[in-house]
Amino acid sequence: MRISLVQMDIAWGDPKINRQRAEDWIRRAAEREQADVVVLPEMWNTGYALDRLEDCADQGELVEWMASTAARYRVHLVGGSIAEKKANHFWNTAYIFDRDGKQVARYSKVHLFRLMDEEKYLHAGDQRVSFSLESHRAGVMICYDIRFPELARSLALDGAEILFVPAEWPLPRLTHWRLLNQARAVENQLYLVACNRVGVGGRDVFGGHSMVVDPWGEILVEGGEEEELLTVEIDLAEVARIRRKIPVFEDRMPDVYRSLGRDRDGNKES
Ligand SMILES: O=C(O)CCC(=O)C(=O)O
Repeated sequence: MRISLVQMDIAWGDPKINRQRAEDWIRRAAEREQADVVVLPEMWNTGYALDRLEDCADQGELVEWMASTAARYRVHLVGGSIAEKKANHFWNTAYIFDRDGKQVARYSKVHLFRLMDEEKYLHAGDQRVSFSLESHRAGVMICYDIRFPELARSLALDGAEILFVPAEWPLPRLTHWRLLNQARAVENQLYLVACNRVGVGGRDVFGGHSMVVDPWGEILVEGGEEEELLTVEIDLAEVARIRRKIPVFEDRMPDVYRSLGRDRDGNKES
């Protein structure tokens, strides 16, 4: 499976420009890189222009455009996430389409990132989402979600062999980004495909370093801090091989993890 990550810059609050940029990258990924799967970053339609969402959040048009673009270029499109307005609220939502342009998943970010005021403007999703990708199972998380091992683990337990992570991860916490992506891949023995943006948005500089990590924790490809298209071929048979070698999923002790902790006085928490 050939995967292309679109490590793009994002124009602040300007979906029209961003859509044109995204299309250019998707075309290149499909035609030049022969990608099977193309991945976009988080909130690629608007960036973090949260105080302008009333003017620029998607109301369905971009979802249709992603569907027709996936079909036109015959790629699976992990359409990063977009800022959207639905049911009178704003959401940070990932959409995924197959090669025929059929929508196969929709995931709204569950963990909103307070350091960037997301909780002031956005509604949080309340469900994890996995989907089928050719004959495999895949999951999706968005940016800050990678700090929550429980979410990645539950997707792995749902059968995910590959996790997609669209992101707008700031440069100052690049060390966390690299560590967390590798940790989620190693502990769950799956491919982690993380697509970050680059450039400046508001007060933040975004770090790039999009990457694909294999189930052994090796970084197969990693971007720099400029715009680029990263393409890599992955072999999903590796997932089963690694899981046979170190049978983490068979060795789990869920009863122990479920047992209650103790409070500060040493009493069992109820
Ligand atoms: O967790 C972090 O440090 C970055 C998270 C973030 O930027 C986001 O979720 O948009």
